[in-house]
Amino acid sequence: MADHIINGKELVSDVRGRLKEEVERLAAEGLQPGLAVILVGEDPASAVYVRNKAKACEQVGIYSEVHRLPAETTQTELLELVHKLNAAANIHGILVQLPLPKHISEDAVIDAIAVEKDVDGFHPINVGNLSIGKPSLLPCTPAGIIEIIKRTGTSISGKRAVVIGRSNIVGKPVAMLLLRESATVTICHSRTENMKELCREADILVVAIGKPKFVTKEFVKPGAIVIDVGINRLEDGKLAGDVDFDDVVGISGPITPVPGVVGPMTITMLLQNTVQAAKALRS
Ligand SMILES: Nc1nc(=O)c2c([nH]1)NC[C@@H]1CN(c3ccc(C(=O)N[C@@H](CCC(=O)O)C(=O)O)cc3)C=[N+]21
Repeated sequence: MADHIINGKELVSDVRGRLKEEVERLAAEGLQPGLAVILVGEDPASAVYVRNKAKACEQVGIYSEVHRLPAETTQTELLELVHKLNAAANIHGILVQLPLPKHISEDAVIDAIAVEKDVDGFHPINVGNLSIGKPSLLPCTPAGIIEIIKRTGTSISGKRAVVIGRSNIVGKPVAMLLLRESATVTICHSRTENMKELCREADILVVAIGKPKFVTKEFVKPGAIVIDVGINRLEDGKLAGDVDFDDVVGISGPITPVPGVVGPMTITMLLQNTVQAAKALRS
C-alpha cells in the first residue's frame, strides 16, 4: 500500500493501547469506567455497530451493557431507562443508538441524558460548550477526525479546511473543532455554488455528505489530506465512502480508505469519552 493511505489498524491500536493502560491504572484506584448502549428496534446496521462497540469496550477493559428494546417501545419507557442509567453509579457513559423509531423524539431522548454521561456529545449543553470553547464531551466522529489528522503529522493551524456536509453529528461539529484548531473553515452543502472550486482550495478536506463516490479528483488540491466519513452500502454489498478513492488516491496527500479508519476511530473516541466521563464523575 502506498504510504499516504492512512493505516487505520495502526492508529486505532495505538490509541486503544493507551486507553487500555489508563483503564488499568483506574482499576487499581477502584474505578472501572462503564458504558450503557441502548438499541431500539432491529436495524441490522445498528446491530453491527452496537456489537462493535461492546467488543471495543471489552478490548480496553471498560464495562459495557447493551439494552436491546423492541421497536414498539414507547418514548416514556425509553426515558425511564435513561433516567435509571443517569442514576446508576457503575455507568459513566450512555449512548442511545440513532436513528430511533419514528414515534420517539430523538431530541427528547438526547435532552434526557445526563450531560456528564453524554458520551456521544449530542446534548445541547455539550454542543453549546463546544461552540464557546468550554470543556465538554466531544462528538465521537469529529473528535476522531481531528485525532486522525494530527496523527498523520498534518498541521491544522492557519490551513484552509473544507467540510462537505452540515449535519449536527458530523459536519457542524467537525467544522467547530477545525476552527478551534485555528483552521480557516468553509462548510459546503447541497446548495453550495462552485463546490469543486471551493474544495480545490482545501489543504484539509473532510467529506460527510452521504453520497457514494461523490468526491472525485477535480475536488482535490494536489497533496491535500482527505478524510472520508461516508459509509454507503452499494448494490453489490460492498461498502463505499463518499470519496471516489481510486480516482483521488493518485493526487491527494494522506487519505482514509473506507472501511477501516473513520469508523473504528469513532468507536475509539467513544471509549475515550467513557474514560473521561468516569474520571470527571469521580472527582
Ligand atoms: N448515538 C449514536 N452514536 C453513534 O456514534 C452512531 C449512531 N448513534 N448511529 C449510527 C452511527 C454510525 N456509527 C458508526 C460507528 C462505527 C462504524 C465502523 O466501525 N465502521 C467500520 C465498518 C463496519 C461495517 O462493516 O459496516 C469501518 O468503517 O471500518 C460505522 C458507523 C456510529 N453511529
